[in-house]
Amino acid sequence: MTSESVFHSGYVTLIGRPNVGKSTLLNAILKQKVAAVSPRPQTTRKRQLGILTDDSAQIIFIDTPGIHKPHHKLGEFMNESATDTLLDADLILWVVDASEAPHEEDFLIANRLNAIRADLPVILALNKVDTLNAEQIAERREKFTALYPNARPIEISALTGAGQSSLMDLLISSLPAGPKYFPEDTVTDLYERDIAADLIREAALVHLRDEIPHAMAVRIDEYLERGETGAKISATLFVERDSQKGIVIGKGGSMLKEIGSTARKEIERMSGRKVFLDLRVKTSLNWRNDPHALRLFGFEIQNEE
Ligand SMILES: Nc1nc2c(ncn2[C@@H]2O[C@H](COP(=O)(O)OP(=O)(O)OP(=O)(O)O)[C@@H](O)[C@H]2O)c(=O)[nH]1
Repeated sequence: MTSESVFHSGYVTLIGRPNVGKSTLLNAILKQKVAAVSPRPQTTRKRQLGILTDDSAQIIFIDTPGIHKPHHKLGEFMNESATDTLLDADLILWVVDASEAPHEEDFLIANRLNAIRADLPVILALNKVDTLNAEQIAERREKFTALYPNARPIEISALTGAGQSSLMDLLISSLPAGPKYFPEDTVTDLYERDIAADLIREAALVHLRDEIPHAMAVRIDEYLERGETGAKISATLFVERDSQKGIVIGKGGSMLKEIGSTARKEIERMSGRKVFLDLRVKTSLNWRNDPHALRLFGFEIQNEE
């Protein structure tokens, strides 16, 4: 059926438990910093869309938040969002961390895949194979494919790029024939400000320790274009307690300065222009359990009239 003249397109949902390397893979494929990558779990909170267009295909990636056991309302939202995204997909790219044996959450995902749409094609990307030898890879491949035997397994390393071109071929050939939904030069339809908010949060993750980043939300207050001179961005970092506020600001504002400097460089890299970044910190008590606060920070609560 597939001939060279056939153009393939469609939606690919990235799914996988936290920290398996979904963001790293998406960034490698799109060659631009779009999703938040960090060594700590659960940094990807919103659905994100990255688009790859070449001569033969257009792939629209949806990056789900990691499926995990919810501990608070935000966790529930993240799980709902992940399940909802599965329903829209033409194809599922399930990323697992092959450097470890399957976790309970991998079983959970396999169950969800079975429950939602058994006819949906699923590619199982065994990631982080750069950390394994051939024998270990074969063993992990067997363990993971046993969870969902309908999946097409493929070994990759999002970090080194190994297996990536085979993965792209497989993705394209698994998508239906279809039109170009978006103009060629569209890398992402996410508003740049949303990516900027993610990058600020990621910079905070890099500089801060322990539980503080997980109790933090970023709101972009102002995103002003200044023509040739770049953009001016003002943002507020919300924490849950005054003690956290002190830590985020640091002695004489030193911590906030470092976070701002890292974030500014990343936003400049992402947007390809100069950025003036102004950050402030505010306390918003218990925002993770407050539906109003969640909405304010851009988490649309689903299943609500
Ligand atoms: N060795 C190795 N490490 C990797 C690979 N891919 C990702 N990592 C590392 O794994 C960690 C998690 O990567 P992310 O891309 O943030 O994972 P994620 O699945 O997007 O995580 P969430 O945002 O929490 O859902 C980071 O420290 C990455 O550098 C890989 O192929 N090999």
